[in-house]
Amino acid sequence: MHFPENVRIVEVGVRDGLQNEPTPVDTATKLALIRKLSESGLRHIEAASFVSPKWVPQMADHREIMQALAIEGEKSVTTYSALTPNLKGLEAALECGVREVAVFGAASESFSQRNINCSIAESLARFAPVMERALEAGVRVRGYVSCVMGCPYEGEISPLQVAAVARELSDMGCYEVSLGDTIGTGTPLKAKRLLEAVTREVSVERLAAHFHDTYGQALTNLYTVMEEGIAVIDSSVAGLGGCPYAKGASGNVATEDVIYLLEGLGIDSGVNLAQLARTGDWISRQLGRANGSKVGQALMAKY
Ligand SMILES: CC(C)(COP(=O)([O-])OP(=O)([O-])OC[C@H]1O[C@@H](n2cnc3c(N)ncnc32)[C@H](O)[C@@H]1OP(=O)([O-])[O-])[C@@H](O)C(=O)NCCC(=O)NCCSC(=O)C[C@@](C)(O)CC(=O)[O-]
Repeated sequence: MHFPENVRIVEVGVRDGLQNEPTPVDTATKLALIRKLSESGLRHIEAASFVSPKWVPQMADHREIMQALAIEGEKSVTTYSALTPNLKGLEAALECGVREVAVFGAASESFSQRNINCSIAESLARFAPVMERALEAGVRVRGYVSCVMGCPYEGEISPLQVAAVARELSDMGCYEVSLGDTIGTGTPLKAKRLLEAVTREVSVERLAAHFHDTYGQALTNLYTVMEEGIAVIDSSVAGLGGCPYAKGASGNVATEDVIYLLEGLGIDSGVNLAQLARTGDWISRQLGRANGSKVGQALMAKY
């Protein structure tokens, strides 16, 4: 077994998590959460989404969030990134001083239509000028591919289709492509086959795993892909979230659960698990929802 020595966590709870909360979460609570996550040692936090507030009202305060974080400027040890689906979103994000953005595509035509109102080909054509403008402004761009192990509308998705979209994003200039198991239907065998196909097009060092835990398989799938060389994991504190365009999808794998797994494997992530567990407990209370992290629940029962 060959696991990576270090794993970088991309904390997506504030964006992927909160975008799906039924009740509005105020900007001050989001900023307090972001600070606590950063203090626990997380060094990459996806903090906002410059999408249409009509489509995703929970992300309507993207400007306030990113402006508040930009005040930290170059001194910040934490990267705060934001989703930008088009040039309009990117320009707004640049005005707020972002240093990193992400474009998000899908391996499923139906999901692409429901999520961003265009086909896969149209989305890639839209991302090209976003990429060009971002790189010109010295801003790094990450890419997402949704539905890599299943689609809520089409069911099975071919790993070859995922590989083709990942390759396009990578060739366009994304420094990293994150593979989203949007509805959490992946299993270890599917994850292995997925990576076999995708790594023929994009090297494993430039891939990240973004697994939702709807079917309780996310940790097992992460273990499998780490064996194949994946060293970047997207996760969500307290397992917050879901996707507004994937009915029934539960949150991302909980960051606390991932850190516990990594510690058990002797892999360094730089995150203080006890502090993170307190943050997961805090935000769950703020939202009046159950803590979606098993590790978080277990640790908080002891504290
Ligand atoms: C992409 C659009 C905007 C296209 O939406 P559209 O309707 O096709 O766009 P449009 O260009 O025709 O514009 C329509 C309206 O939206 C406005 N608009 C246009 N662009 C923006 C923008 N950037 N920011 C703010 N407003 C914008 C624009 O100004 C206009 O406003 P109106 O004239 O009607 O008042 C829309 O479909 C959208 O916002 N979708 C949101 C999708 C989303 O946020 N999904 C969740 C995130 S993806 C995800 O969770 C998956 C991931 C990444 O986590 C990985 C995984 O788990 O799989």
